[in-house]
Amino acid sequence: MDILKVLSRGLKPNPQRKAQTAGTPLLPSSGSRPNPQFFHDDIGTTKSKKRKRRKGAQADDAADGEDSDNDSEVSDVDYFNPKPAAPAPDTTSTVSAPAANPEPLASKPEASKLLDEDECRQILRSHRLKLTILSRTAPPPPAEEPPTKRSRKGKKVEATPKPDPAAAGKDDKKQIYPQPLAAFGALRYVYDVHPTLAENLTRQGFRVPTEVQMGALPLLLRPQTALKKSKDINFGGDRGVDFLGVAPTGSGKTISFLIPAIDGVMSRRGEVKEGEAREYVLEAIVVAPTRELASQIVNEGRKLALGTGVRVVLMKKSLNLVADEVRQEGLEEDAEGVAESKQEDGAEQESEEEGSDAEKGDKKGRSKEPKGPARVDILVTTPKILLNFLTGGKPGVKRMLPSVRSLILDEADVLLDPIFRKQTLGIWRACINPDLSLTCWSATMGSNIETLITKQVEKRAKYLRTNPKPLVRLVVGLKDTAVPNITHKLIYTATEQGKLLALRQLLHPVSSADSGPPLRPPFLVFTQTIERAQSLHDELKYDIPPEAGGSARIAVLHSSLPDSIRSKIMTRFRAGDVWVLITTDVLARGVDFAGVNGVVNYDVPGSAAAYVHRSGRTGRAGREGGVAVTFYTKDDIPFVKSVANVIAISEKQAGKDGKAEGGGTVQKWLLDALPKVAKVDKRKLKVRGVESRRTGGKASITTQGSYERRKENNMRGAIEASKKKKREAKMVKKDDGEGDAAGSGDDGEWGGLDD
Ligand SMILES: Nc1ncnc2c1ncn2[C@@H]1O[C@H](COP(=O)(O)OP(=O)(O)OP(=O)(O)O)[C@@H](O)[C@H]1O
Repeated sequence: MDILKVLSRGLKPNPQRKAQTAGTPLLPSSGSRPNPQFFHDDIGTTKSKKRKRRKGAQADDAADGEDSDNDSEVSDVDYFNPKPAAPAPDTTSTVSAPAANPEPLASKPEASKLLDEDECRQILRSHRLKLTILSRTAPPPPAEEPPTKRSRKGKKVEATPKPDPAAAGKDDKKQIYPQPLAAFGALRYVYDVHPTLAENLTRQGFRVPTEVQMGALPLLLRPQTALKKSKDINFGGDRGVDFLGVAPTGSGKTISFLIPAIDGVMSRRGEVKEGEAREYVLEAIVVAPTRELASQIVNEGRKLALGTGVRVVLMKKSLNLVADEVRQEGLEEDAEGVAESKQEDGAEQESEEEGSDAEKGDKKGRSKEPKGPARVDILVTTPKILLNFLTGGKPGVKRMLPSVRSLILDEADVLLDPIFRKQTLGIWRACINPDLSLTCWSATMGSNIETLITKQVEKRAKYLRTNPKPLVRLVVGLKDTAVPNITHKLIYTATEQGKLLALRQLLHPVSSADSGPPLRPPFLVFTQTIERAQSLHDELKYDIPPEAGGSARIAVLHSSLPDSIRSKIMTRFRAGDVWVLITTDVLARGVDFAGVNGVVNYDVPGSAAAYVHRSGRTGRAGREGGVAVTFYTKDDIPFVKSVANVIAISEKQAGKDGKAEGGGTVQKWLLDALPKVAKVDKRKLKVRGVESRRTGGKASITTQGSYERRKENNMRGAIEASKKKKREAKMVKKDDGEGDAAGSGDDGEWGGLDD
């Protein structure tokens, strides 16, 4: 069986599905699985060209794959896609095709074939996967002679030399070529993953592993097998590796860490039999910066762990984890971490709120004392709530988690940024098991964060008097600051008011010549601060007419809102009830709404990484056709360069740069003309955003004073409610057979803004 064929499975579009779904908006969390792979260069070329997806395939993809069930949930009055609608020129809703008859997973003999190192090298290259050892300790020498197969080219293969202490530190960027995961079938047949876990993966419709899954899963599941045909056979031994995975947004990193975590629990617990009493030992902790992301990971984990008996649990204040209590020096440092979470918004705000939730609980008369030991195998948490548990026992005593063997940092660059660093390191320190594996994941990873991780791994090993595990870095795409599969637009407006107008034009169903086609719902709008998100919501709340769902179609989500409201809004957005979600950076990372068609950066993001993560909320799992629109005014000019650079790199990767037909979004002259920003200003922008939007007139977005806005919104709310009442009354009449069948009222198409 040709391995290339295995790797390019499931790419065929399905014309039937296209016909079913053309022109219908997507639900944010719907959609069949597209071909999730970003890259597939010709094998054999040294300098790789990006695999270009067929144009036709893209169009097919656009219409493909949405479940007809989901379609029925979309409102009859479709404001953004009024009926009868010509099939949209779909730059937006692209879901690439899972084959009508998806190819089966690789069969046993085919899946269990191990590739030799050359083949591994070629495939890894073809998918732009680069695996490098970062730790400064050279791998130990092989315990046995390397397999003879390595000399198939007739070259004499020498055993890996013993590490030279003097050379330690020089061998820190060695590239390795482990087995790539050719097909999910190999999980079961080669990597010995429990059949239930493998079946759960299939049941979710996953057919082809994404690049990050190809590169990470073998090494994380069974390093010895993954490196069996490699010179590095004994590297890592059976203790496994520490791991740093850098892969594009929406490329399936969650599964890449959840499968090994669940597998880890199952292998140690042995065969799980129906009805058998299970032992719950906290084995893995996943840390994520926001509760939205943490809840999402729990959901994903539970889907994968269905029927396995593995319990994936979201951390709560009342959860009583099994921990060792240790009197320890250095507690102040962690306590400091708890206090140090005063940030303006976004992920950082999480910690404060957890405190307030707890207080709310206490006021309701719930016991402050945690109850009975929690039955948890895999814990998913935001940093502060877990650190509170670790430091919140008796004074001077810290809780340790010796049973934890896997610590997973999702969005590791944020978790190890100064904002969260002390909290995250506090958790890491509490995981005292000498066999602990650390895995860190993000679409963006600065070299400073990599260095920090490397040093911490070594420091920790010294402290615990163990040998550090090899730290392996996997980079997918070779550039970590790109979102290549979506369209990027940069729109300049002279004033803040101009931005509002431009956004309204994007929202408006009738496209104007200069704004291009309107964005198709659902989409996300990002602002710099909570105040701006709230006031933008107040401003736009009634822009969608009652006939199309009215104010319920636009929502705002930020970290000042209570938990319950946040989760309700997430549910409504996922269900397709909310079409436009205005938010802050709290939703910029990790959150997966598969069908989001666009992202609007109403305020310029604070860094290149923030742009990557925000834009990456569209174009998930390789879907093409997502759009990221970024507005900027003259206040933003000093900061646009980093965004423009990401756009230029993304377009270059997609073959759409300035030299290509039609040119790119960012012309070279513009890039050259944009001013360079000093490091200190970059840092300030990252933490505070554009200063002029924090206070004074520009802090909120409004065309009126707040009193007038309130008055007007009250009035519009009343009108909307009365129209709704009338419509409902009419429906009742119709149902009773008394109404006019032709329906002469205001149902149907929308006639314009209700000013
Ligand atoms: N092999 C696969 N085939 C198809 N879809 C997949 C596959 N693996 C993951 N997905 C889907 O891709 C989407 C994105 O996955 P995930 O949220 O894990 O991305 P991510 O890499 O963590 O992104 P981010 O960096 O934004 O957090 C999810 O909807 C997931 O179900």
